[in-house]
Amino acid sequence: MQYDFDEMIDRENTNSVSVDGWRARIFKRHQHEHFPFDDIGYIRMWVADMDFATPEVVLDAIRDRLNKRILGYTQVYEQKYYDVLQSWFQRRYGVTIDTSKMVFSPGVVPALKQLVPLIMKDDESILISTPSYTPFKVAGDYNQRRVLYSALVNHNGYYEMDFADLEAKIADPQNHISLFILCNPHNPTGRVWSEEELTRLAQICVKYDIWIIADEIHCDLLRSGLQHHSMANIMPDYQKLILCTAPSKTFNLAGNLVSHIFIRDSSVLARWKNRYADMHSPLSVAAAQAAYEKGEDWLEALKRYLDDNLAFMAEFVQTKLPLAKFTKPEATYLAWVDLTAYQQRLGEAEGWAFFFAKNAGVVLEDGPMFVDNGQGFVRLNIACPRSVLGKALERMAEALID
Ligand SMILES: Cc1ncc(COP(=O)(O)O)c(C/N=C2\CONC2=O)c1O
Repeated sequence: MQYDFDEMIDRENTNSVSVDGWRARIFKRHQHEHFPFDDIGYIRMWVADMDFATPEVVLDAIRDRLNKRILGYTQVYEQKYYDVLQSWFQRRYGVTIDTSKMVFSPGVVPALKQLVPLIMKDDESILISTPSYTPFKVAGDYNQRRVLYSALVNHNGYYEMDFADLEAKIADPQNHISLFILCNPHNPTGRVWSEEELTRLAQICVKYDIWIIADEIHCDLLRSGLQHHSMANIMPDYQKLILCTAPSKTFNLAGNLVSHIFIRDSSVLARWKNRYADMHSPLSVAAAQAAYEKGEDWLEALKRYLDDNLAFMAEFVQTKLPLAKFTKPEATYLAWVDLTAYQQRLGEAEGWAFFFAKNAGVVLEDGPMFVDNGQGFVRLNIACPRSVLGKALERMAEALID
């Protein structure tokens, strides 16, 4: 089947965070200022949802559910939902999910905030790899837990965990680290961790008896030919493993607010169920099931389109932004680009995000927005029609080079 990822879809007047939320979220104290591109228009490459239509099979499932005309209180009773989920993860990743250990959350980010107090004492700390998706740090801040960082090592665009540093920090009794939040695949560097890397990390966590929350939300969005290794298979019997996944990144369903959290420890699972609501939108349940049941063909076509967008971007950077360093990510639709060599262009601008919004009309996120270890970088969401990507890159090059 053919899918049109080149289609331009108007997201104005849809209460879209991507369209209407960037001034307040990125440029807080500048949000009421006039920006030079206000009359021309911005190209949005910041928050991680896609400018592609949600798969038609998902939209059809929502329409079908609407046609049942009563949208009452909803929980997931039908075994078909669980069967579809089990089939997806078994077929694609060799993971046998235990749906008796599964709870729903409106998002992985709220789940992180809700899990921390269930598994950590007040004086214990969280360890994250940096650069990091900021909500990993927020999950600690929100719960008044210290958050410590272990910097990923950048080997010319290929990031690796520093296991000596990880172990030293976890082993240090002063740190009281009891939780490591793993991003697998990694946002923003795009790494797909190997079995060896994940096994080494698992050995350290087991050795010091700490919790791991494995956030695998990007697991379906790998470059063609690469394989996701789930922590569920690396640590098949570890009770202190919690796995987070969702259809939201994969099928452009971030607004659907359905995520699946797998909690092996029965006491934590019971406390989650006692504390947190388990009602859902009937439309969201229908959408999530249809995505995993009928969305695979669309996903494989999406992956090919994203592969080609990244190849296009790599070619552009090599020829028109020669001082930039860009390595195609192994996963996600997020391009992590080192612009350090253009630093002198920044002048008075307050970082690259401000510079490109003002001088290129491109809304992106920059390194300091990823907790630490990201200075000089920008992150571009390239899940958009190729014509839009090309226009954004042209504007950025013009702002940098002119
Ligand atoms: C690693 C990771 N976990 C969780 C989420 C969000 O999960 P949710 O709460 O939506 O279920 C994201 C989305 N990443 C985003 C969203 O916008 N910018 C990003 O980098 C993510 O990258």
